[in-house]
Amino acid sequence: MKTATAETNKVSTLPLSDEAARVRDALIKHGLETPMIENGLSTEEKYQRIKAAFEDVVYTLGLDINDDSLSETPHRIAKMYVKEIFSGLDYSQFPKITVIENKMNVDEMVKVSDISFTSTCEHHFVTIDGLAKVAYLPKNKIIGLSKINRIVRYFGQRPQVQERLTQQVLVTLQTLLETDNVAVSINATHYCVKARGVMDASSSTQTTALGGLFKRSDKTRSEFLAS
Ligand SMILES: Nc1nc2c(ncn2[C@@H]2O[C@H](COP(=O)(O)OP(=O)(O)OP(=O)(O)O)[C@@H](O)[C@H]2O)c(=O)[nH]1
Ligand SMILES: [Zn+2]
Repeated sequence: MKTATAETNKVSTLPLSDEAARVRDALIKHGLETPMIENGLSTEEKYQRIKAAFEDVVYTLGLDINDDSLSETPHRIAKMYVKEIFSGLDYSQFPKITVIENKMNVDEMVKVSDISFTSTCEHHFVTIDGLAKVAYLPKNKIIGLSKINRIVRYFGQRPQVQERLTQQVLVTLQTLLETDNVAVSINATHYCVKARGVMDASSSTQTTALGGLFKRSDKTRSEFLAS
């Protein structure tokens, strides 16, 4: 069975950026932080504990851990949790943000649609598959477009409920852009609804978080929600 190397599990080596620290503080202030505890475990320790736990799951299900297809599954899951699908629990992984001064005085809506992302439902630890739409009315700052997609994906890389994910993206952009005038809408399929439980293959869930003028002005809200 594969054992961890310093290389495979190197995740939390970057110092926290100023943006990441400001976003974390804003989420805490708004009561929107993911419920996390500081357990003092290093990335390597997290990997080792998750791997050991999944060896137990494989054994408990009565599967043969020595089979060549299964033997590395605990390693794969531990690596996937720590480095991939839950890497957004680590603020050192917050994307590098490029914000520029709004010297061109853009004051019309900037809207990014069809941002594809996946996340993981925190109730069942199965996939959420969604599209996000994000808009803002520029004030003093303009953000690099791809950074909006990266922010959605960063918060997707956590155990989530869709409502919190939507709000986290809203407050993050409000913090970075220094304006309340931000809107976020997410449409997603939850595999805990589709592939188990109620087994509904066609329903999807829409959540919306509106700030500033997007909430107060019918016209601005309609322009955002229109397409
Ligand atoms: N509001 C909200 N609920 C979610 C989200 N993801 C999953 N859920 C729901 O969380 C609920 C958990 O309900 P429980 O009754 O504790 O769990 P369960 O017995 O597995 O429920 P079923 O899914 O109905 O089989 C379910 O209704 C899920 O559909 C989400 O992002 N937002
Ligand atoms: Zn679920």
